Amino acid sequence: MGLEVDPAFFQDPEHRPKPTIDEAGSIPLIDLSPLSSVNPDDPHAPQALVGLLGELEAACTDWGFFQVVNHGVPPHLLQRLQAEARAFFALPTEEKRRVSRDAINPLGYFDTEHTKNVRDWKEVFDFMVDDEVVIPAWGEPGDEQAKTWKNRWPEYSELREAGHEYARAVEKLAFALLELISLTLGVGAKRLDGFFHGQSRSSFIRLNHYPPCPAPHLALGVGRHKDAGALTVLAQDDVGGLDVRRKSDGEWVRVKPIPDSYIINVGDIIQVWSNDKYESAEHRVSVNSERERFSIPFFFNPTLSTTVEPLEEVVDELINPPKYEAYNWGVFLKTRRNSNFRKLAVENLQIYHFKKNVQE
Ligand SMILES: O=C(O)CCC(=O)C(=O)O
Ligand SMILES: [Fe+2]
Repeated sequence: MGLEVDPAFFQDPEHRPKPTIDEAGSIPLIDLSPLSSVNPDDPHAPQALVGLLGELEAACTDWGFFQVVNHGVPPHLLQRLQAEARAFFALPTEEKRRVSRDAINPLGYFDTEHTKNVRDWKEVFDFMVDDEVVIPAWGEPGDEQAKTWKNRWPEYSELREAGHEYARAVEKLAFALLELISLTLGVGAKRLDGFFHGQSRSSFIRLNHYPPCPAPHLALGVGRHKDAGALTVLAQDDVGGLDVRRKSDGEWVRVKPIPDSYIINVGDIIQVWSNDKYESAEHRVSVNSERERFSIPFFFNPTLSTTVEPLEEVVDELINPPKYEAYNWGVFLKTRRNSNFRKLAVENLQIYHFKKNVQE
């Protein structure tokens, strides 16, 4: 088994998934129903939400990952996008390649992504929340002019409408979570909202399709990685395969599919804003030989002009000095996206490249 699979998909032995991965002791489950009964603009809201905030703070500290139910995203919007995603990936490869990502515009279809230089067993379709996004010039040689990234939609389908409608609904949930997480950091609920509004918004949605894999012990659907943005709001189907690295002991645990739930994870940007109070957790996707799997992450990202740095209210020069240098999110994302396009001899840009040399 596995001989028919291109070795470009093979993980190094230490990164291959074990035949069975525990679902017990996995990520916390949080009920968001208090959100619908409390008006967040009410000055007494933080008190009414105190139980929920405690659960969120513990989940973000201990795991960087959790599942939510009673989240308020209308299920039919996700179901519609899931149906469109299935229909798209069922098209002949030549059709899908008509909307392929290329070196200039990283949006659309892609089936040769590498994570840490090993090929992922998946195909994806990416679109931004806005159909056109201006990417400012960075001023480096070869990058003197602004570019536009454009969503590429297949002509025949309702994917565009379903995608935008879903994006609006899931973004509301992302803002609600951002506001709650801000409260747990001891800053105002709206402290971070401004980073997500305005020109060049960069949140995007990825449709993931993991076909059955004849060598699930050698390959991964997505290799181990951390998400670079602020928050990820992920819908998975009932197949399962998302593995999260448990902070307490470094073991991989499988996230159990729960109907009508979302999986939320803190990305690198919240790690930096919180000055490492919350850490972006490593995760990966295992595949199986019997069933295909679909998932839809919403990557909630600030605008491209955002300077990311530890929040001044969180740091303290004496007891909690800033652990990161400021960096520009647009430059970071563009560098990442360009390098994702091809297999690299060197490692991708990571937040620890901005880590300051401070004593813990
Ligand atoms: O498919 C999944 O469950 C997770 C995918 C993922 O981690 C990603 O696309 O960044
Ligand atoms: Fe991820």
